[in-house]
Amino acid sequence: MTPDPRARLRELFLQRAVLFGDFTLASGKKSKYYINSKRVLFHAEAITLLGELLYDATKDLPVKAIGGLEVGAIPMAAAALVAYHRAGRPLEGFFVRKQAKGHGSKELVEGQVAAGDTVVVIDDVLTTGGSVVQAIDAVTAVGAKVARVVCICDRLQGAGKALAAYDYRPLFTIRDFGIEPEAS
Ligand SMILES: O=P(O)(O)OC[C@H]1O[C@H](OP(=O)(O)OP(=O)(O)O)[C@H](O)[C@@H]1O
Ligand SMILES: O=C(O)c1cc(=O)[nH]c(=O)[nH]1
Repeated sequence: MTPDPRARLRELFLQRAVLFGDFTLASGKKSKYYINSKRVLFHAEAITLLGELLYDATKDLPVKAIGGLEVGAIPMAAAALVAYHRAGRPLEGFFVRKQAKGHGSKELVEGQVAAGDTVVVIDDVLTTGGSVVQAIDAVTAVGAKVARVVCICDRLQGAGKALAAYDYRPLFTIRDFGIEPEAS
């Protein structure tokens, strides 16, 4: 067991994922920094630590399923599923497609989420919160109840306000990576 999983995960983000340059974000905003979480989500130690942290951040809830918008939420949900299983607790995983497929069963929400289920919605990096709200809307439309929203890093550019109605818990904010937030 890693003595301080959060501290070690922070170190891995700093080593692998925090980039500086000129970037365009999902919202269309421009930024001088970018957290490429995929460089951490596909790292064996990091994804294991993240699973433990997601378990700790949600274990108090009667959670039935965990997931969020593709792509970032997919490995995150898988990590949480492994951590829950190791802890002897059942959990379903799901992900929300940005667009439903035009073939197959044409689901927007993939996985097992049903009306009345208590779910946790996750995402990797939040800027405006628009993407996570898209995932919340999709599972709410199925009839699930969103008990908590957890992200890895909040860039502090509006997501907190967009999620004011939810129990929202970022594992880190951009300041934990030594960066002052840009204007929202
Ligand atoms: O809070 P917002 O302003 O909505 O921005 C954050 C979103 O942007 C990124 O996803 P991106 O669209 O780059 O997709 P990907 O996960 O498919 O790479 C990130 O994974 C969040 O989902
Ligand atoms: O807003 C985004 O699109 C965004 C910002 C960021 O730092 N990292 C990321 O994956 N997406």
